[in-house]
Amino acid sequence: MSKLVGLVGWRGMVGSVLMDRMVAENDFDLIEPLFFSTSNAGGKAPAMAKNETTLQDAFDIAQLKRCEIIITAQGGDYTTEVFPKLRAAGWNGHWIDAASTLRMKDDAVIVLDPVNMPVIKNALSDGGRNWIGGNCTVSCMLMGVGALYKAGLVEWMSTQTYQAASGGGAQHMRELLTQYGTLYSEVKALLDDPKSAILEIDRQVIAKQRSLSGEETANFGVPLGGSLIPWIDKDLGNGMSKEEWKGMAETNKILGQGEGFGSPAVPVDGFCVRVGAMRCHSQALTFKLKKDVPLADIEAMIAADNAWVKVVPNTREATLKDLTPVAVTGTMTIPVGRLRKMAMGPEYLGAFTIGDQLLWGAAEPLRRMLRILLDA
Ligand SMILES: NC(=O)C1=CN([C@@H]2O[C@H](COP(=O)(O)OP(=O)(O)OC[C@H]3O[C@@H](n4cnc5c(N)ncnc54)[C@H](OP(=O)(O)O)[C@@H]3O)[C@@H](O)[C@H]2O)C=CC1
Ligand SMILES: N[C@@H](CC(=O)OP(=O)(O)O)C(=O)O
Repeated sequence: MSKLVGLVGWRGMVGSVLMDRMVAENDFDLIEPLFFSTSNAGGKAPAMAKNETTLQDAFDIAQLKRCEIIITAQGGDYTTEVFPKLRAAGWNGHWIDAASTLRMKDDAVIVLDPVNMPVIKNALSDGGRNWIGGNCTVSCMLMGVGALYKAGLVEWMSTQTYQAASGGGAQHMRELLTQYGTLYSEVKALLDDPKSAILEIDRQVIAKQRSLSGEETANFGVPLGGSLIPWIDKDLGNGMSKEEWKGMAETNKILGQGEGFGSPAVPVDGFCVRVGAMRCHSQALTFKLKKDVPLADIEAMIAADNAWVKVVPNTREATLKDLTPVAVTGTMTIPVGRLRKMAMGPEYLGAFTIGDQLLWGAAEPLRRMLRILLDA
């Protein structure tokens, strides 16, 4: 008989992408889904439902306890409230979660199986039950350049990110587009006149950006359209944003190294920046390698690492064609380009990579973990 799998957060942005991927990969053929809701218990479950066609209350511990596996993309507040109660009630099932709440707990594995299948398998054989999706920037980065870590080549890495509005959630994407629309409307008449002065257009745009209403910047706090925000997530009080902290903490935990694993952590640090892209996170990476490896060998190593990574030749033409958020959005491809040795010396490698933060950055590692559990 198919395992009963609870699905929480399935109609949110991450959850919807997850459902699409599960349908595309025929995951529902292998499970008996039980759909939950925090807002519409008793309502009709979506079309993928089989025998259980009524939405269950996502806070009902007795209903949740029926599931052998629960996948949630409902968010951190939900996890904080429900997960401890469920475990306290004696539930021993597998919890697969998109939220960051449990990621750094000792009994949780950050799942990204094309990169850390051995870590997942070890935890499974040790009785692991908590499987958490990684930070989107970290997951997309490791899908691209994980080969260099697996080969033990990385002495340190510095990241400069260009993160999309979707990382903040659906309302942030709407806000970005609204801002672009407002700015365009402001200067449309001047834009339509080819003889108008660009500096006058610029003056009117900046005046509008600086006077956007609180409603128009409610989610980001300041304008993002035509600007950028070099701070993502909480202020840790030591000059670092929480998003920047995750870079080193999660990269090492995914790889099963550093604190708690009895091996040194690879230093990872840099700046995380929100830009006006919709749903792809991009990042420029600088590596200090432990030795001078020929560029062709590095390219071959990266290209052979997994089925989704794609090395983009370091030319202007290939970069414009394949290495932009517009090219990558909605695809599973993780392009890695701009690969070149840097002026600092032959051990210094530069790279640029992009990933759809709702696919590899959020939904895909979860459904793949479900498959691993179903196959176990
Ligand atoms: N956004 C991202 O990029 C990433 C998010 N995550 C994690 O995933 C969690 C969920 O994120 P995200 O999917 O963006 O959150 P959403 O706000 O899109 O969805 C979360 C929940 O909100 C409820 N909801 C209320 N109104 C609506 C509506 N109009 N449309 C859809 N759902 C609605 C739904 O719960 P219900 O059906 O019960 O009412 C839904 O499951 C995050 O909190 C985070 O922990 C992880 C990685 C990346
Ligand atoms: N913080 C990410 C999105 C996200 O949800 O990250 P996390 O899962 O680590 O909280 C961003 O804003 O782009």
